[in-house]
Amino acid sequence: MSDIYDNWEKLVRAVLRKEQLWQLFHAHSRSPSILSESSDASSSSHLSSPSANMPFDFLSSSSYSREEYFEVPNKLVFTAKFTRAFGIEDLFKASTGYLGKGMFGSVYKATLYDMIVVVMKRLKPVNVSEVQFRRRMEIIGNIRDENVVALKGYYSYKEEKIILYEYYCNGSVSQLLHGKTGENQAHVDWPTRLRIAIGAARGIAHIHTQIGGKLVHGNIRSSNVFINPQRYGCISDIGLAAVKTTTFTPAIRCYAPEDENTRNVSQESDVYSFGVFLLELVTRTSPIAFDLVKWVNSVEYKEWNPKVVDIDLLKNNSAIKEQIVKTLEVGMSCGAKSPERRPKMSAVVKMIEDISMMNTEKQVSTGRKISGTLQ
Ligand SMILES: Nc1ncnc2c1ncn2[C@@H]1O[C@H](COP(=O)(O)OP(=O)(O)OP(=O)(O)O)[C@@H](O)[C@H]1O
Repeated sequence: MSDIYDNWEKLVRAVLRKEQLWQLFHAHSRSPSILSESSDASSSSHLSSPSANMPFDFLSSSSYSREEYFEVPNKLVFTAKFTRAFGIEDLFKASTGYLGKGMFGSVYKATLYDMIVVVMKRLKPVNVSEVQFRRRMEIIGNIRDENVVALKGYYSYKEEKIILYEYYCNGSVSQLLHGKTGENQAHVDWPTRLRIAIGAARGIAHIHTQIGGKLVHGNIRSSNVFINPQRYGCISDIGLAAVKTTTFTPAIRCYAPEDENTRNVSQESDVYSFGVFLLELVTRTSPIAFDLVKWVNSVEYKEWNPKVVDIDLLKNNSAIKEQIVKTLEVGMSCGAKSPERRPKMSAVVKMIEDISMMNTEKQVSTGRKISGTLQ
């Protein structure tokens, strides 16, 4: 009898906990990451992984004991506007799917209680002190902008650093542009690309206003741009370049020439990388192992030149040609060799918004709050 009672009590506790979590997240989170995406996720092409739906075994790849992970208080910190709705134990029990590995660490999608979805980035060892790391996370965590992927929280204990981000079920712009080839390649029309560019530019410009106008992104590339629910670009991975010195990967040609050996990132170098991103959007050519600035510079890009424009865009009506030419021009001005000659990010936003207002059959609205769907 007491067994039945115990089981019943456990069940009630579990249901209450689930209900509590649902309410907490529903009340405090903004779309798109949590709650609703667990169902989308199953249909998302970039999420297949042999490790999907299994809790990730942190302990087996760490030098810390279970007690160390769970018993020291305040290691899992939620950022300003994000409610503390789960603990580190819940996170460790969550089912995880491996999303990929970047310069700063490995990334997993974690699903807690079948309804809360977050992205966990497990960082490689950082090069800053604990205090500096926490301060940096607080700064990034305080950024709230529809064009910036929100940092929800972080876990920090000695060498172990895990960052929690909003989850974007449609994958990155890099995956959208280059994920599939041939007949399976995604059709990405011009208004969509312009919205991605406008959103990413706004996000970076916003980042550049933080900490007295000194915050730098440091790693702008299409794999760090996602698409928000309004279908605008949304920038991720802010400020990680400041906590982790990476060996520069010369194979990726999206960093400013002055950064090549030092990775001394600056707002000017962010502008350069954004310029490369614009060129990538127009040409649909990846900057991995290919210098887009050099290539576009080698052709007559100030006139309509189908040689450098993605074939998918050539199918469009002729009215967008001028917008495409102007976008290439903005990309090239951002890609100026000398940092002083590059425009400020706020000016770049204005330039792209002006382009989107040019008279075409399909104008892209530039309102800050856009509720419509893809045109
Ligand atoms: N917030 C997110 N939502 C959905 N997928 C994500 C999110 N953040 C990262 N990913 C995915 O996880 C994988 C690894 O991302 P990560 O940012 O570590 O690497 P990267 O962008 O390829 O390289 P880099 O280290 O230069 O940023 C990528 O496939 C990326 O699309």
